[in-house]
Amino acid sequence: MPLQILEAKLAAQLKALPKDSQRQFLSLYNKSPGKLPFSTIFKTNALPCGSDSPVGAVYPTICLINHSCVPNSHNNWNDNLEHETIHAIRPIEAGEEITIPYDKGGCTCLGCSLPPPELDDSDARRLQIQLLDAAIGDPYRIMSEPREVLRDCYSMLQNLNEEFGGYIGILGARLYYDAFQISIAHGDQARASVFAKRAYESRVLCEGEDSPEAQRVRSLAMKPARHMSFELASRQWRRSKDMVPKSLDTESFEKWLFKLDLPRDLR
Ligand SMILES: C[S@@+](CC[C@H](N)C(=O)[O-])C[C@H]1O[C@@H](n2cnc3c(N)ncnc32)[C@H](O)[C@@H]1O
Repeated sequence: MPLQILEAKLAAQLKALPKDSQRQFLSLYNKSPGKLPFSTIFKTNALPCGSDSPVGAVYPTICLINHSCVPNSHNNWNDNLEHETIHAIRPIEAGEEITIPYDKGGCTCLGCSLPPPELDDSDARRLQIQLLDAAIGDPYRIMSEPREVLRDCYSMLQNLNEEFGGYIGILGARLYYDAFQISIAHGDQARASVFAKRAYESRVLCEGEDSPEAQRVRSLAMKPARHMSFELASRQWRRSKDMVPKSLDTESFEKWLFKLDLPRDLR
């Protein structure tokens, strides 16, 4: 929308608000002050109401939160509550700044202010994460080489853990959901159920128990075969939900889960 039109719309909406709400809006940071103050305040602060939504909203407190490439919190539009939520995704010290991710980097945040060798390592990991993400989302590979895609999921998880100090956040939730989809498309309800449970736990951390997506993934963890792509690609990994091995140590369980170098009877 052209800024002039946005300016006029915002002016009309602001006029209808109580005086203290108008003052709150006008006190928000404006990174491009000039002749169109309402629209530039809006552009500096608005968060989308949902990931693909063309609608944005501003908030008196959430809009005070700065960006970080290594954030300690997560923001999410909750469609049921019809509100933006903020959840801590790692322990936050008293007095420590709350941060969420919304910029592209090249700023003054913790991640961008690392010394050069560490910054190079971080950049390389982020590139690797991007490449793996694209490779994991390739539907042709999911059909024809699912084992390799599951291996990519494992590599992505290692990169996320390293980059975010073990707090894999929403990227972790998405990754576990990808692994769920690969498993269920080939009929493996056991792995699918474990992956969906992990996706649920990561979602709850980022978005809260009342997140609609967290609840959706929770029900898939209980009944994975209800997913629309159950056995859509093949039945070659066919396994019922109760066939999760019970006596493996952590390392062997991860190897089983991601199908890494396993003896044939455990695959
Ligand atoms: C929603 S406001 C954040 C709150 C604002 N910093 C304030 O003082 O109220 C977004 C703007 O804050 C600034 N900002 C946010 N995170 C930043 C960071 N990590 N380093 C530098 N500026 C940042 C940028 O100008 C950005 O467009």
